[in-house]
Amino acid sequence: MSMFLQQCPPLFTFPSSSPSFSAQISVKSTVLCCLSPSPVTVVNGNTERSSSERNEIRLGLPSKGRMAADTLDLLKDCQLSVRQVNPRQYVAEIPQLSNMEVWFQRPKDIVRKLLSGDLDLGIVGLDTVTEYGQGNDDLIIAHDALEYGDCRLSLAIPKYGIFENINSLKELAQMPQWTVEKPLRVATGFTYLGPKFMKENGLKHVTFSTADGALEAAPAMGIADAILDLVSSGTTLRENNLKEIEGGVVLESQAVLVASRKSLIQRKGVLDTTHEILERLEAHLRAVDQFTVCIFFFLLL
Ligand SMILES: Nc1ncnc2c1ncn2[C@@H]1O[C@H](COP(=O)(O)OP(=O)(O)OP(=O)(O)O)[C@@H](O)[C@H]1O
Ligand SMILES: O=P(O)(O)OC[C@H]1O[C@H](OP(=O)(O)OP(=O)(O)O)[C@H](O)[C@@H]1O
Repeated sequence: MSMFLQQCPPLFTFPSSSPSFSAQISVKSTVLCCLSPSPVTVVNGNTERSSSERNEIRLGLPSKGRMAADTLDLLKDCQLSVRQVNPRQYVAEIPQLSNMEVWFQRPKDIVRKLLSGDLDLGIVGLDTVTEYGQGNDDLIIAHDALEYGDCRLSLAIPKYGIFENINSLKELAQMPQWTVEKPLRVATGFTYLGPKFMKENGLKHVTFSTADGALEAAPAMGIADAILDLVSSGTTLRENNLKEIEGGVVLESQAVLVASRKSLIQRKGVLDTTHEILERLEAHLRAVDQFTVCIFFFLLL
């Protein structure tokens, strides 16, 4: 079960293997720009009207990238057809769910918009929820195992040089090289989870740099000593002479259904719609699992 569910005391409970919900308040993140003569406030959406003014239930789905096609496939398998009027538009409907509006967004923006109250539900990777949700308990993992998008957020170091005989986080932490003047340099896109993980694991002398991709190049370029990035097959690490280490996995991730706790409690119909989606997901995923077990036994015979 997800860390969010473990943290939150349940108020509402769904039947079957699914989730529990409880109440609280959402936080709108605000960035103040200090260079401008009069400060500019940047909010993550919802500037025109209060989110409580709308009546539709909004579901955010990944607009492109790895998760997009698999998410639509899963919904289709649950007999939920996502109908886009125009492929260039970011809005769609699911006729089987009344009052449902689908919005296609980048995964990190789905999380931001759940927090700002501009979305009620979303499907993204657990890594994205954890990184961009930053522990905000308005985010509830309604289903924590949609069985695609599997990967792990993992620390990796070079196989060569001073790291040749280092195979665990403990050994990495005990290397005498890391000092206040010369800290361990980690390249990552996970600037919330990275520092949190290092602190929790007692690594004191660490600095972080960030980039939007191709992080595996950073050690060979001399920019970083280690990287913290998503790994699935491990091919990219191997091809770049990097290795994972024992104790270096920050998070195991797969696609999840996330809900805004505030929406579940305050917005009419969200709880029922979530329940309906969960029942369809469970029915489909149980059928897939049973099919997989049958195939397994068939292969054993
Ligand atoms: N090998 C992998 N590498 C990266 N992400 C993976 C991998 N396998 C599964 N995923 C999942 O896919 C998601 C990445 O999807 P995608 O590349 O579309 O988005 P993104 O990189 O977060 O978006 P953006 O381009 O806006 O930064 C990850 O958050 C993770 O949940
Ligand atoms: O373990 P693997 O199966 O090799 O997958 C891991 C790689 O995939 C992702 O990068 P992506 O392909 O999204 O490109 P990016 O580096 O530009 O983000 C991730 O950031 C790793 O680099």
